[in-house]
Amino acid sequence: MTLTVTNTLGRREEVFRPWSPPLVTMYVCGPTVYDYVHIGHAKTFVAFDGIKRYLSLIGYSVYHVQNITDIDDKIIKRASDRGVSWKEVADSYAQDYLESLSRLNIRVDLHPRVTSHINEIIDFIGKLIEKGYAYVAPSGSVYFDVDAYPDYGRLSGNFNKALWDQGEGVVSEKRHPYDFALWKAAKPGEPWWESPWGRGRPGWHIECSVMSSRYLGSRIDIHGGGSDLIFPHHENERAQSESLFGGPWVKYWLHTGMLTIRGEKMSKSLGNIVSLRDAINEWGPNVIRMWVLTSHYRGSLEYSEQSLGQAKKLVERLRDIASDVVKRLSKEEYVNYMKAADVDELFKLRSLYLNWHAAMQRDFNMGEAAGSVWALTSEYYKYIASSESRALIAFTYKMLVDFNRVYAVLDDIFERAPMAPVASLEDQLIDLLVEVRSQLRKNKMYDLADYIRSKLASYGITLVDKGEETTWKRAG
Ligand SMILES: Nc1ncnc2c1ncn2[C@@H]1O[C@H](COP(=O)(O)OP(=O)(O)OP(=O)(O)O)[C@@H](O)[C@H]1O
Ligand SMILES: [Zn+2]
Repeated sequence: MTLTVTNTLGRREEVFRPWSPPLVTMYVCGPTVYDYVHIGHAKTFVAFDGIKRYLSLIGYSVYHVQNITDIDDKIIKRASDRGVSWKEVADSYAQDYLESLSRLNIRVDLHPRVTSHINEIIDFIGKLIEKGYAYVAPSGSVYFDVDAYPDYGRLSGNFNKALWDQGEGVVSEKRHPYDFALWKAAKPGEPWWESPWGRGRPGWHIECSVMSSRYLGSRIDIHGGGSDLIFPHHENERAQSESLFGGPWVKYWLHTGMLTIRGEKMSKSLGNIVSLRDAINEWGPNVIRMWVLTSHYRGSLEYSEQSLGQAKKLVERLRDIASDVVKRLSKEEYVNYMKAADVDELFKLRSLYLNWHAAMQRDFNMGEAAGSVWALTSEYYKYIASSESRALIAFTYKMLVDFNRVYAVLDDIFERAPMAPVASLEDQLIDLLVEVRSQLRKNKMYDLADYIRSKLASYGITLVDKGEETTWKRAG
C-alpha cells in the first residue's frame, strides 16, 4: 500500500515521501491564548493527532511541534479590558489549552511559546532585511516586501494582488498595501522588547517560521493547521521561510476543514463557541476524539448532538468488545482449532482490516475507515462473541489494538489487561468474588452480596446479572 496525501500546495494528491524517513517532522499552528479552547480547535488538534498516530502505526517516527501564540493584539486587548497583564491572560489560557490536550490524549512533543523566542525572531527578521526581503519603516516597524518573493500566492492559489489585503489596515509607511508586519513598533502602553529597530513586538506570521525552523530545521515534512490559516498566515510563513532559506521549505501542507455550528465557523471572534471543557464534561474525551476521527480531516464538521451520539455509540461498542476480548483471552477454556465457519469469519475480519488501512492510506480518509470499525463491531456481536476460537478472538484483539493506536479510546483497557495466556491475579480475584457473591445470593444473604457488588463498583467493576449467571466488566 502507498500512502498519499492531499497537498494544499498544488492542490493534488501526492505520494507521501518525507525528507528523511522514517523521521517525519510536523509543525501545527497552535492557538492564540486569549480565551478558552473550543471544540473547533479540538477538531484541528485531534485530526493532526490522528494523522501522527497513523504515521507511527505504519512505521514512521513523528516529531510534532505545536506552538502557543502568547503575545498578540487580541491578548493585549483582552488584558486591557480586564485590567490585568497580558501575561496573566496568556498564562491562564495556555494552561487551559495544555490541560485540554492532555484530557484529549493528545501528545505533542514540544509547545514553543513566542515570547521565549524573541531573540531568534529578531535574528530571523535581521537576516530578511540583509537579504533585501524586508524593510524598516520610519515608525520602527519592519515589513516583509511581498513583491520581493515571486512565488507569493501559490499556496492559497490567490494571485490577484488586489485580494492580498492582510487585514492589517493600509498603513502609509508600507511600500505596498499588501506588505505585512514582521515587527510592530510599540504603541504607548503596549508590551515591548528591545530590538535593533527600537522597542516593539513580533508580528504573528514570523513566529511560526522561526519556531518551526528552530526545532525542525529548514525543511519540514508536514505543516498543518486549519484551512482558515491558508491565507494570509501560511502564505506569509512560506514567503518568509523560503526567502530566508532560499529553497523549498514545507513538503506537504495539510489543512483541516472547519468545525461549524449552525453552518457558521466556530470562532472566538464570532462568539459562537462551545468550550472544549464543557464538551468534555458532557460527552467525555473519548467521544470527542471518536467524533473527529470518524470524519475526514479536510471536510467540515457540523456540531450536532446526533453525530456526537453516533460517536458515543461507537466508543461504547468498542470498549465493551475490548473488555470482553481481553477477558476471554485471559481464560484457558477457548479451544485452539478453528471450525470452517471461524476461518470464513477470519477472512471477513482480514478484509475489514485491509479496507481500514486502504482508506487511511488515501489521504487519511477516516470517514471511510470508520466503516470498517463499525463493521468489526457488528461481526463481533453477530458471530465472534459466541465463537470458541482463540485465533479469532486473538485477531479481533490485534485489530482493536491497531485501530486504537489511532483512536486512542481503549488505552486503559489494554494497559490493564494485555493479552495473556492466563488471567491476571486481579481478574482471578474478581472472578472469585463474583462466585462467592453468587453463592451468597443462592443462600439469600443479599446484604453481603450487595456489599460485594457495591465495593466492586467503587473499583470500577460492574456486575451484570443474567438469571443465575453473573458476568463482570470494567467501567469505561
Ligand atoms: N472552527 C474551527 N474548526 C477547525 N479548526 C479551527 C477552528 N477555529 C480555529 N481552528 C484552528 O485551531 C488552531 C488555533 O487557532 P487560533 O487560536 O489561531 O484560532 P483563531 O482562528 O484565532 O480562533 P478564533 O477564530 O476562534 O478567534 C488553528 O490551526 C486554527 O486553524
Ligand atoms: Zn502558524
